[in-house]
Amino acid sequence: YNERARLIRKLPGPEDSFILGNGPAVMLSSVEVMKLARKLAQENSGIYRLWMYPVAAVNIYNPEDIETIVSSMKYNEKSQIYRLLKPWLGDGLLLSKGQKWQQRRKILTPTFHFNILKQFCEVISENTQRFVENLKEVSGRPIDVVPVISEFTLNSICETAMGTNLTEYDKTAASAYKEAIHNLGYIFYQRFIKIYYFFDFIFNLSPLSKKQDGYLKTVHSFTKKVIDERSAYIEKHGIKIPDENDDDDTYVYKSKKKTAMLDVLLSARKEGHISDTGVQEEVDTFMFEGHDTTAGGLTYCFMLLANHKEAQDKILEELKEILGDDKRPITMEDLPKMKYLERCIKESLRLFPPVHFISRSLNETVTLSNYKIPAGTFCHIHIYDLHRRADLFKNPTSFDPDRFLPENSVGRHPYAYIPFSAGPRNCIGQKFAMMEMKIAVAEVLREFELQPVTRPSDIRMIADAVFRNEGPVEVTFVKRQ
Ligand code: HEM
Repeated sequence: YNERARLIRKLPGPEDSFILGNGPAVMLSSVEVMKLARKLAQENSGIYRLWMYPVAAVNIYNPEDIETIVSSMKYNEKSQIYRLLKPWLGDGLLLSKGQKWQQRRKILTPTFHFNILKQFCEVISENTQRFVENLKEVSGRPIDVVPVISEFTLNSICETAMGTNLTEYDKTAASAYKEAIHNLGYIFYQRFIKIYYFFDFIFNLSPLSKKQDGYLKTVHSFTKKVIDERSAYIEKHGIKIPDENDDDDTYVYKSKKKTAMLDVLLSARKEGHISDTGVQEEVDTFMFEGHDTTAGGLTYCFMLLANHKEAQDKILEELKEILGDDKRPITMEDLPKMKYLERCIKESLRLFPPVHFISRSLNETVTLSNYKIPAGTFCHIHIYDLHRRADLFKNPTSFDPDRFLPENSVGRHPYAYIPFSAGPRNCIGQKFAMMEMKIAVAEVLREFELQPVTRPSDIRMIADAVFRNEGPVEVTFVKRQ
């Protein structure tokens, strides 16, 4: 009943109870809580409030308010929800704030420069060949694409950014790492919806906390091994840090070990700009953000293409125009020519955004949709609901890549489509992600026709840090003659 609460109360929102607010109403199963979020988005028109006990959250899914928040440095501090990821990712780029974030972003931004990505393209292409070979073994049978794709994207981020080839690695360690990440996501969600787990002193006494410790140990020892291995390699062979101004020939990663990001971090560590812990935090952040997100992007893209044969045919036609009958691998120069394929990927990121929800802590009062929102409020941005607004995307649930044709995008609000977020805290890896997804989809379609098993309407979103389906996402890959 204080001034802040009176302001929040002016916002539309579901009925709440005294002190508990909407807390009990969101204590639902992982699927039901997501359904509730979609229902609230349907019932409101771009903004609504929720009380999680005494904590107020403003939920937005309209481009104007999202622009106000994400385009400004004033509101770029992540909300308390991300605190739940802290034991895992520490002060890595995703979670850090203030000067630490600025300094780390400055160190890491050049590692995604075009010239460096160009070297990565070759590695990803080789990796895709292995992925395609694995798919040949299951050709003609429906398979759950989630595990095979996440293996591919984990291999790709490890080999490019970290210089570690997982195929030469202990396979059990890599799969234990992936499983631990999955389980950490589940614990993250439990702590999010069950208020008592939100408080460390209660959570630390729970059996879930013991489990989390075990998963963290698995994840951290895996990433530490990656760092130690690379450090030992550099100790022996020296290091050449790629410079964004270098021309292509000055740093050709023709050695077996190719990397950029981790080398840059290790070099910054040598110069005293980042500590051992700092390096580990960034490696944890990039290994997670760099593989689970692109895995989600590819999963739903394959599922949608399987359900839209006409789109597959058009992609193939485009590839034929670019590559002719040449069987050579795809290169960096080919990628900008794959315009239709790019639209298909964009459309699948619209319908199934791998990062469907982000959240900020409002440290200053802000006006959103003519409501004054007091400092101290959480601001949840629902990318999923934004992308499915009928006033921004005609027939929003239908798969229509051509809605991204320049002529069909005229007049669309620049913040209507933000799978990689936007503004100063946007995704640092978006070019890497688009490159990886384009290569993977193109190479797979050259070899296979995708046939539908899971339908878009079968997808039951579960609450997690990244978009996941309740069950498998199945596709049949049929080898082309
Ligand atoms: C389809 C793939 C991807 C999607 C949809 C995606 C989406 C996003 C989004 C929405 C954010 C903003 C998060 C927030 O505000 O809380 C973000 C941040 C971030 N992403 Fe990505 N991402 C993808 C791939 C990648 C890749 C491949 C990497 C690394 C190689 C990466 C690294 C990061 C990092 C480090 C941040 C934090 C940036 C900062 O706060 O300065 N992402 N991503």
